[in-house]
Amino acid sequence: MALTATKTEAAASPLRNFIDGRFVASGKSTFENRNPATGELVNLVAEADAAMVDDAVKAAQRALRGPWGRMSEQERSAILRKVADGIMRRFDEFLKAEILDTGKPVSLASHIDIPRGAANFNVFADQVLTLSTESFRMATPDGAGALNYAIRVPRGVIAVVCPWNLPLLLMTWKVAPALACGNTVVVKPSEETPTTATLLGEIMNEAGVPPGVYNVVHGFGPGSTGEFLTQHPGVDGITFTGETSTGRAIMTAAANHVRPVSLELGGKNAAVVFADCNLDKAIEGTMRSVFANCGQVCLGTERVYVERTLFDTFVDRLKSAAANLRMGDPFDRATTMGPLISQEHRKKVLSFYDKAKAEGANVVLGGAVPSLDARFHGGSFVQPTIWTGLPETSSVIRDEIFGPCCHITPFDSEEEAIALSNDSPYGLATSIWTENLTRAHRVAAQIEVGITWVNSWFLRDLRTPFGGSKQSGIGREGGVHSMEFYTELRNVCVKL
Ligand SMILES: NC(=O)C1=CN([C@@H]2O[C@H](COP(=O)(O)OP(=O)(O)OC[C@H]3O[C@@H](n4cnc5c(N)ncnc54)[C@H](O)[C@@H]3O)[C@@H](O)[C@H]2O)C=CC1
Ligand SMILES: O=C(O)/C=C/C=C(\O)C(=O)O
Repeated sequence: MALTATKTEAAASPLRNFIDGRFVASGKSTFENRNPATGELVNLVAEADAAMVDDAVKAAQRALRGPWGRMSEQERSAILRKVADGIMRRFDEFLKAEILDTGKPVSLASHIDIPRGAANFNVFADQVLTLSTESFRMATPDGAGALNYAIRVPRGVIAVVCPWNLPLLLMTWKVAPALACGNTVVVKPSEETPTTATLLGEIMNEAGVPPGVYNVVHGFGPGSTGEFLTQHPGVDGITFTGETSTGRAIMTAAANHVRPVSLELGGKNAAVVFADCNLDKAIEGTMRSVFANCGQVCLGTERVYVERTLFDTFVDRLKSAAANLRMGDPFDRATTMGPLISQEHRKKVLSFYDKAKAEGANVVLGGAVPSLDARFHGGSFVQPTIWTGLPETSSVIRDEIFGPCCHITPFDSEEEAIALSNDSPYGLATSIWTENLTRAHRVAAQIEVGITWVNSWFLRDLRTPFGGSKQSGIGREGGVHSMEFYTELRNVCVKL
């Protein structure tokens, strides 16, 4: 597979919006999508203006009244399975597009991103067929009684606003259940990663998804496509994954027309490593949770708390493992860490690397830009980085960095480990490493997060509730919880 888009591919741009089953360019400007590994142009992207966003929302509204709105769950489920098959059939195209947009290593994208894109459709194609509602028989004064039963209806047009870290995975995580429930969607992919959402438009057409059911509009956030979409009065619900401050802006937009929101936001996740853990497994899991996707996973670990008796050994072992990460060509199967998403994000991460030094951190590993060969000089690589020795008030321990780095702090008791983990405005995920399962259950119940893993990380059963506590989000997605968000319950009371 090629490292860059070919000249022909880049010239085939601009990447178009997908509205009402057709690819449409915009009357407005285009913006550049660059390969984070090299800085080279991947494609130009047609930015949707307010009128195009309006077209997309209106197409989605019309589609609700068309064949899609009349289909049975079985018919929709069968179509979603074809979408999943379509992604798998064109696996290599999705893989290449995702790698060019994100710079993530082929080993990761081929193992996680693209298969999960397809799995999301299969899981919700199943889920919709087993969805139940409640019913209550009630007494009435005449003795005949009445029967209440609930029915589920689609919410309508769902705005799906996506981040750049797991573009296809996170977009389909929302689109699949929304469509399974009979909604239509307008997707706003991140401006950094526009390609796979667009390619999915082709799959939707091939699978027989009616025009207007799946729409994609490209652009930025404030003052651009994201804001036009989330402010649009024709949108009936908004689902978003991304930064907490953006979540606040989206909630405000949703309040304008009183629409429900599902928000999956930032994190500052802790790992808690007890001295009785299986050290090999704890190191392997912590390596993934800190460095996978170059640390750009909302579930990733940026704070590691290690029981003092194990502290020095753990720090040494993590350092040795991280020093072996191999940066470079994302298309090379031997590459284990890619670049950050952009130069702008690299500036942000490097500013934290500088802050850590200024605050007096012991830099165990990294802390700078790696020297790679000339092909990657335009890329956004940073070194995997480990710190110790900072107080808990330090900004690198408080703020979400979203880079390949962590701070390791020793603790002396279970109570202290729990208190340290919970001392954060965020509450997304944690991982606990111990061979004492009684302790694991006890600690898990006290950690204030939406998702706790014991002796694992990112082990995902797509039926389970997924989402954050505190400032890490509102609502849960996954399994029946997605179906709750993407449907409205209506009660019917029948007097017998
Ligand atoms: N999953 C997560 O928790 C993620 C967290 N981040 C964090 O967020 C930081 C910024 O990354 P961004 O991509 O800029 O995240 P972001 O939250 O600003 O953007 C995510 C999506 O929201 C859109 N958006 C931004 N402002 C909007 C608005 N006012 N109204 C409607 N849509 C809007 C963007 O265009 C993009 O599609 C990163 O440095 C990282 O720390 C980024 C990506 C994912
Ligand atoms: O749904 C998943 O398995 C993964 C979710 C990851 C994020 O939400 C993220 O990194 O933003």
